Amino acid sequence: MAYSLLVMKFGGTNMQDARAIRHSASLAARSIREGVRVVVVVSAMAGVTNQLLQLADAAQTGDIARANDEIAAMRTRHFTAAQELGAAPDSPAVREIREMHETLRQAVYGVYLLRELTPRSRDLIVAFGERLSAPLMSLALEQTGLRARHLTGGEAGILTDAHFGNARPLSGTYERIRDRLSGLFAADVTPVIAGFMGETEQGALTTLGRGGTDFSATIVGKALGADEVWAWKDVDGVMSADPRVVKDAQNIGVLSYGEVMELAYFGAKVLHPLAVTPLQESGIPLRVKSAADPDFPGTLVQAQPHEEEGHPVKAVTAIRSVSLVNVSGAGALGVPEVVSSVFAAIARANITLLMVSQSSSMSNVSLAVPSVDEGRTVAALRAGITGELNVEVQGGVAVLAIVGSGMRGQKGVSARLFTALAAEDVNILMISQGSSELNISVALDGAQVDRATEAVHAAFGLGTAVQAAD
Ligand SMILES: Nc1ncnc2c1ncn2[C@@H]1O[C@H](COP(=O)(O)OP(=O)(O)O)[C@@H](O)[C@H]1O
Ligand SMILES: N[C@@H](CC(=O)OP(=O)(O)O)C(=O)O
Repeated sequence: MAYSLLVMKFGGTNMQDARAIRHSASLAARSIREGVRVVVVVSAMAGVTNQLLQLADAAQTGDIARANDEIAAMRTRHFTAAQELGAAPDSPAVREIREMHETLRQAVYGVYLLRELTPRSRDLIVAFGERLSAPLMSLALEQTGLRARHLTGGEAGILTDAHFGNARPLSGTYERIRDRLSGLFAADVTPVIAGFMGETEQGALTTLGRGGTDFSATIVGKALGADEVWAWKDVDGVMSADPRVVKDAQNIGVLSYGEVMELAYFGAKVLHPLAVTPLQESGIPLRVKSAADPDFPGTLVQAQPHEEEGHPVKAVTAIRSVSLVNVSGAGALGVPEVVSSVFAAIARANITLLMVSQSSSMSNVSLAVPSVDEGRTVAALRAGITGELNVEVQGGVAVLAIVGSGMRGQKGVSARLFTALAAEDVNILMISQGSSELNISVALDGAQVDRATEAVHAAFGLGTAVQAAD
């Protein structure tokens, strides 16, 4: 297909050092030279986002020496990359990188003085990863002879609500992005957008949640009516399981938006769970592509599911570090107001519910929540529920899910799942099947999750399922 406009997203691994950045730039340059307009969206260098989160925590607890050491190490890493990409020590790019590290240092010092790390200051600090890698990508593109200009998410027009740490785009963002980028295209300049972030109407920096650069790219893709959004990764595409867990995991040629969202929601780190949502209305496809093998078609994510006979299940995935919170009390939960107070308490505390099940006797509701939210869940329930209820917690759990639209109406899928788990002696703690029939999920002991994933992958023959994308 001849493309006229592509949005290309490069992840942390594709930005991890000068060599990787140069290669990523060459992938964008290849399309630009073929006459395609390309918008580049970049993540932080691999590991930098975690480092920023850790150094912000260190400052909050009073360990400013450790925070400053980390900033110094990070500065060396960015300077080295800039130098290897041909920037002179007194060049504007190096000056800009130096100034950004200085602003970062001041923001972190503020956290240390106040011993307070609000979601808003955490966002400001953590977004420096992407803000620092964008000038490196501009340098690499310029080295190939192209003109490039880097922008923060806010400068590129990404406007969000004020939900710091998990912000969502506002409807006005799309027109704003078009306005902000049109001048660059007219001047033949390739925009390089720092992913993962936006800004509120008041100009405060927000982030879109971990893995949010995929989301930035699709927001820009929708705004510009791109032909496709390409997410370049260190894997062949979306695989039938996490390749770090299942050695014979296979690339999936085609997935629907719904399937990929389900996979991402249930722990497949390969894409942000909301990444495809901006594309759904306009039907713009997303392609997950391998930077190591650019001619391989990767995974095409589109509106329509691609159903192959014999392969009702396309992938198996897992969320680790889950806790089960069991709310019980004879009779009490049969009363609708009590059940509603349980969910209202969870909603008020803004806790993600991974699974829910209610016993048919109505004396028990089990909730699966991320373990990091375990304490908050119990506190929210104790403060918010009416009636005499017991709240018990079981940590160290994982949720395993099988995903595929082909499951719809296919008999025997759950039987096969449960047989595979029983054969591995895995005890199932909770079961749920969405009415959309895109997934079946089970909670199990976290220590057994890798073994269970491999067994389920083998039971559905996923190690041999190969489909080619168009
Ligand atoms: N089903 C899956 N398919 C592909 N990769 C997966 C899957 N599940 C988990 N992963 C992991 O996701 C990683 C890619 O995601 P991530 O590192 O966030 O990408 P990037 O930083 O390049 O955007 C892979 O290295 C892989 O280990
Ligand atoms: N750097 C951010 C955003 C992101 O999308 O990164 P990556 O593309 O490397 O997953 C994070 O680690 O969450």
